[in-house]
Amino acid sequence: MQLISGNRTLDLSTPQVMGILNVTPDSFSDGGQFQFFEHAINQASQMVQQGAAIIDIGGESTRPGAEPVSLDEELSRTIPVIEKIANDLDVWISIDTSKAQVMKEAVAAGAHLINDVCALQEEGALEVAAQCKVPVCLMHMQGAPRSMQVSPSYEDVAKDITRFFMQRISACREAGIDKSQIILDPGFGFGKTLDHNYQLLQRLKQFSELGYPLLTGLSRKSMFGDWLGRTVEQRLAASLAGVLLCAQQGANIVRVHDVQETSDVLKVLKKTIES
Ligand SMILES: Nc1nc2[nH]c(S[C@@H](C(=O)O)c3ccccc3)nc2c(=O)[nH]1
Repeated sequence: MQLISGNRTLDLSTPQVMGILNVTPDSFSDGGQFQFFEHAINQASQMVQQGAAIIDIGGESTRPGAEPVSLDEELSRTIPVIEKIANDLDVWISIDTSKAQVMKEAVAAGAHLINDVCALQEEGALEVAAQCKVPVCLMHMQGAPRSMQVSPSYEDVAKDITRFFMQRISACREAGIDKSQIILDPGFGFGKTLDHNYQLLQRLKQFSELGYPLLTGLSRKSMFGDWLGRTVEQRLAASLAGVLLCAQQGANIVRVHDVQETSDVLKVLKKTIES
């Protein structure tokens, strides 16, 4: 299994690491536009050295209750960073956005993959993604970021998400997006209770057997904080446990903050499988 974007090929026969690069002001305490930009590039470069095959760039925090970010603000945060990384580093770049215009300009600036937590449901997103002809990650979310954690409920969380995937895949196929360009992601923490998240983790293999590359993002999430009583900075061990549980059930891409540690876990898993 592999992903193709332009002249790039990503081998998915072994799990790949997607490093998170948040270019939202709240993710840079030091402030200042220039420092902000330099810091982002340095972080990206470090993640590549540590084993990231993809750098995921997000200009809008999807924190529950977060203020929405304007189109211009999201563009001004992401596009210059994408251009610089595309110019300086040999790595896949994904744009973490739900806005059609941001997708369009990000791909024009050098992004190779669209990562949409809204699975191309926003106005114009499906059409733009089809025109871009790059792989797209369709993530499941129940509700919207501002309200998704109010009272998540499902008949059967795994079945409901699978039904959602089938609906979105049909919409993509009708829009002219090739099956080979679709990646699926159950969206840990997006409209799920603690138990829903762990049920999904337990049954993750079901999703990897749907015939599409599977991306998972558990890194430092509240499913660990709430269960363990740990702050965001204290969730590395749990996040690495999550990486291993996902990789052993067929996840092809793991979206993480801690690239070096995640790379080490995947190398140990690979060595074990090959011994
Ligand atoms: N495909 C894919 N994209 C993603 N973007 C994110 S933002 C998330 C975070 O903790 O990074 C987050 C959630 C809530 C607040 C802040 C940040 N999570 C995913 C994911 O799980 N899958």
